[in-house]
Amino acid sequence: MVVSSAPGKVYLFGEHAVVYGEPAVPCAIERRARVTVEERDDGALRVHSTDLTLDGFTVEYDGAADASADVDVPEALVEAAVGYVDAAAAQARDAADRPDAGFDITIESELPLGAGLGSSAAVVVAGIDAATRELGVQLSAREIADRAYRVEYEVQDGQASRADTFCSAVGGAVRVEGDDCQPIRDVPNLPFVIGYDGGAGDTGELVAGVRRLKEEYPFAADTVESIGDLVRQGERALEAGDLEELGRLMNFNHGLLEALGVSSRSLDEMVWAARESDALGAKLTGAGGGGCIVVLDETEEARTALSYTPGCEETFRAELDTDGVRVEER
Ligand SMILES: Nc1ncnc2c1ncn2[C@@H]1O[C@H](COP(=O)(O)OP(=O)(O)O)[C@@H](O)[C@H]1O
Ligand SMILES: C[C@@](O)(CCOP(=O)(O)O)CC(=O)O
Ligand SMILES: [Mg+2]
Repeated sequence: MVVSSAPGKVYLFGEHAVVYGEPAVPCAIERRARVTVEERDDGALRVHSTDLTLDGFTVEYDGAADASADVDVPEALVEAAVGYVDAAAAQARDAADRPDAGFDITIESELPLGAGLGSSAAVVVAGIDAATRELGVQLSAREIADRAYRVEYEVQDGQASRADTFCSAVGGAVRVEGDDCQPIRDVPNLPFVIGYDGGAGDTGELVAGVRRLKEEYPFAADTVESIGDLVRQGERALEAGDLEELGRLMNFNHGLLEALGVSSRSLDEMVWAARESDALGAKLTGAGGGGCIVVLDETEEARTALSYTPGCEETFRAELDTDGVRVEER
């Protein structure tokens, strides 16, 4: 048996545009998915998730088509979850050259699903690490990131960047531009506050929406390029440790994402509550549509303001996690 964990992330800048080759800066946060993997003799895959928004579920099957849950969780949710886990198991079998290996997989996660904190990447990265180790193979963090990217690419219908999976695999703040993935060294202390509206967005659909907008309107394509320019400016602010400039650019980035149609009323309400509390900056994180915003605030003001914001269900501080994927037990 092997237990591995991997962190979630927030986007300081650059989600969505990163799918089209612009740079992005995601930062790993100290909230993790833990995946326990034990090899089975019969070649089957059994997935048990304790945190799937509702009551958790267990599913046992020999192929995705037979997937059925043993508890009352919406079929679509189970299918979505099994899609990532199934593809992660396939990557592990491929890496270990054990095409017939079966697994018992248990997922425990501190990351809300579909909320922009990269739960899918964390589950897939930790899952590939645990499953390959269980088969006696040890991959580097970069190899795990690469295989996890292939999973996201497949499950998200060919629309994914390397940002979430690379960040979750190596930890810390990273820079991703196309296939080029680099850790960012000497990051200043970033006082992140998260606001969560209790909802979720469909990553695949939101990415497809931006693609359509971009194809239809040249100025939407320009907006995507502007996000790239903003990210490059943001990298200079990060290097200089200029938190005020980072905050201003986060506000700008939120506006551009809003223009691309991926914000929502509750995300906007949380962003405005944070801004009015004099936070340095605030933006949605991840695919959008619902879920989380990330705020830069050294004081407790933004958290207080968010706790009084009707659309906000939960707020917490998130420390940068300098650790990526790691083994917890074996
Ligand atoms: N605890 C979990 N158990 C099983 N699957 C999970 C878990 N957490 C996340 N997932 C998978 O990740 C998907 C959410 O990923 P995504 O839409 O990319 O949003 P995000 O990565 O922002 O959380 C879920 O639909 C599910 O398939
Ligand atoms: C919208 C996007 O840029 C980030 C999605 O992040 P999340 O899965 O919502 O945490 C998609 C991607 O980079 O693959
Ligand atoms: Mg995701």
